[in-house]
Amino acid sequence: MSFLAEFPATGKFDDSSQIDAFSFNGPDGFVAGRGDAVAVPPGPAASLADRLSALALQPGEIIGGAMPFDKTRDDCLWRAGSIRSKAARPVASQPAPLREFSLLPEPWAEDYAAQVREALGHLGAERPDALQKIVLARSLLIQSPAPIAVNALLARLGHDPAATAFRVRLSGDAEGAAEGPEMQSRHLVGATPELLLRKRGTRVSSHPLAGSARRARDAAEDRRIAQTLSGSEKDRREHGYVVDYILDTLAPYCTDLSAPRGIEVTHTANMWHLGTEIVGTLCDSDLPAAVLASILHPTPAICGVPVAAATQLIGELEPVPREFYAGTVGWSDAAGDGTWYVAIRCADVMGATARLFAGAGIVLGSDPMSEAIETGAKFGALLAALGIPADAVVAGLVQGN
Ligand SMILES: C=C(O[C@H]1C=CC=C(C(=O)O)[C@@H]1O)C(=O)O
Repeated sequence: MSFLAEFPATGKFDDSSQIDAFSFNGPDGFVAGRGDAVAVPPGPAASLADRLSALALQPGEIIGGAMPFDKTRDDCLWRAGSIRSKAARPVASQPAPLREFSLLPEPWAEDYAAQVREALGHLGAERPDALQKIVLARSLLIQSPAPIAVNALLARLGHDPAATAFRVRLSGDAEGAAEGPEMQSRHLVGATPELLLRKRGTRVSSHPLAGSARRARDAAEDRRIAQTLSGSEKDRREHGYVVDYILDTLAPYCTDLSAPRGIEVTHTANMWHLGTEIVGTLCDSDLPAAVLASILHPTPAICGVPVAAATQLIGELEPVPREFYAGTVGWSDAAGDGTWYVAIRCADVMGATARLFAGAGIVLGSDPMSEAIETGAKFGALLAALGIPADAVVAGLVQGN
């Protein structure tokens, strides 16, 4: 596939020489690590608590970055002076020249649907350890003729008020990025709508999403889609696995924990989702938000139930390793407060290449081709931010496009 797409070339928005190690901009305000960040010694989730306490963060310092989907692998965290504001930063919109991109789905929709069919064959067996839910992902490899300007991409992703636009430097440094395209850093960039864990003092919250439908341009049709999603037994079941998992996992750390409003319908610019706000009070306010997030990860919003069986089948069926997609991204300060998000609706960007990821929860009753369309629609936010039509991947799969 090849598209003519808008993208800024150089100048005001191609500010790769001033790249912070990480930044988050959305409903929770703006948080970034200053440019002179230093890497936290990498390691798996199991060693995170020890590595963080060895850092002895000072007031005004934060750690931030990304933990991978596979929590036995090394994370990518930075220690930095913090830049914070309670309100989200306004984002500029930029006119842009046209550029040509090539798009390669990994795998194509039909092959993804075949993988969903195979996963369905593993679901619902009567054994107690049998798979109940699995989230299967695919990716989309985008090649641009020119290096992708990360900050411009981030600014465009910041236009969805329901999502947190984020950027985490995965390798390289600001000096390297300034030297030229071949030296450009690797970044995870996205606009996630899903809060994994927010901690302030003893207060903790989470806002899992699972159960989705693609939005329509026509307002009446859009409302009808939301109502159908809200009443869908399959989607409520798919969602329930996530809520139960989070309640069960956080309960030992909390004196009270509840989901006061139950399941609600929520949306991003492109998607409807089922969401549930979970709130609680921690027994021990000293537990850093990053450690709590690593305990909670991976939830069935991106992995499955039970975790071990789902992780194994994901490894067998998905052709491209997830690495930091479907991990967690966020920050924690010296007091242990912080906010961590589920790393979805994101792309791994390096030089002129971006790999976008999208997954869908599969439970008994899931329809393979609908899940392929859903993953195609979930690429929409990143595609639009790159200047490619948001429905570029679903067009042709859906009647009427
Ligand atoms: C795994 C993704 O979405 C999760 C979050 C919301 C809804 C989901 C779903 O309906 O399948 C997924 O659980 C993704 O966007 O890559």
